Amino acid sequence: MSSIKAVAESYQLFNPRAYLQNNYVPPRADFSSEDSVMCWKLRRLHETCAKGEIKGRTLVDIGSGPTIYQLLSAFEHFQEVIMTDYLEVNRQELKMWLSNEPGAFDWSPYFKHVCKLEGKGEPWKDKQKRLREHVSRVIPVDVHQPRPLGGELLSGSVDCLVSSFCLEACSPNLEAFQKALEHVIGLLKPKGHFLWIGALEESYYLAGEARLNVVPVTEDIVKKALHTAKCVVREFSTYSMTPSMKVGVDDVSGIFFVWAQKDDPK
Ligand SMILES: Nc1ncnc2c1ncn2[C@@H]1O[C@@H](CSCCNC[C@@H]2Cc3ccc([N+](=O)[O-])cc3CN2)[C@@H](O)[C@H]1O
Repeated sequence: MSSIKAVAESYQLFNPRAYLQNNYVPPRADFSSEDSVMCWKLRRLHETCAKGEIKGRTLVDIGSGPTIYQLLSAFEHFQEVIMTDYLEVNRQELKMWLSNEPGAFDWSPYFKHVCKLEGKGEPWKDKQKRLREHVSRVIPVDVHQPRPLGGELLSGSVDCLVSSFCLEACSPNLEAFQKALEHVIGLLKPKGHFLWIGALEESYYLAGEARLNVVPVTEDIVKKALHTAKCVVREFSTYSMTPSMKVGVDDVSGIFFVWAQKDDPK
């Protein structure tokens, strides 16, 4: 029975570069094919944020990993974006990109694709510059702590949370997964928004030398977890991995996308 401590130890071998190569270059990030899982994720985020309901002062990305794609639509509607990850190596990877250092991962195909989705003819470099200006902090997070960001932010002070592929990938079992979700939701204001992307029925994934265990979750488990965490689901959609998306780096069978709002106890 793996514990939270065992999960933390397994992450010491996590290699951000290998992880990026496994998931964020073709075929999983193939912008020439509308069926690619990345096109689906970016379209879901674009269409949900384009409705105009998700806006406010502070957006926090929980478990950013070494990636920024998850913010490309949502960040425009907030004054401040805070990125977070458990591992220093991932926070370093993010800071490299944010300060445009040589050797940082090239997210330009993602900016080009989202600018195309937005259809405003905006030069992608303008959007890239704006995202870099919006991200105020890259800080540690531990979703297994009742206050995942420590003292960095007051509980109940965040307008919107984004989280992609984090909770299921660092929880040893469903009880820890549920608690982690409730810790994260505790950061949100009442009626605050939660944009959540995750893996369905995944039990492991590879990131270089690291082989990380994942707690397999289904659509029903995710919906029940949100209800228990006192969130109202506004949108729930799923993507089934096509054979070309199964590249041997994990056993994920599908992806879920959720737009949820935290209940207002009043
Ligand atoms: N205690 C903790 N609190 C918060 N974050 C923590 C904690 N421990 C580790 N972390 C943090 O959580 C991690 C987040 S990356 C997790 C990756 N999830 C699995 C991977 C993702 C993926 C991506 C794309 C596609 N696709 O088809 O396109 C499929 C899949 C399925 N496999 C990592 O950043 C770690 O640093």
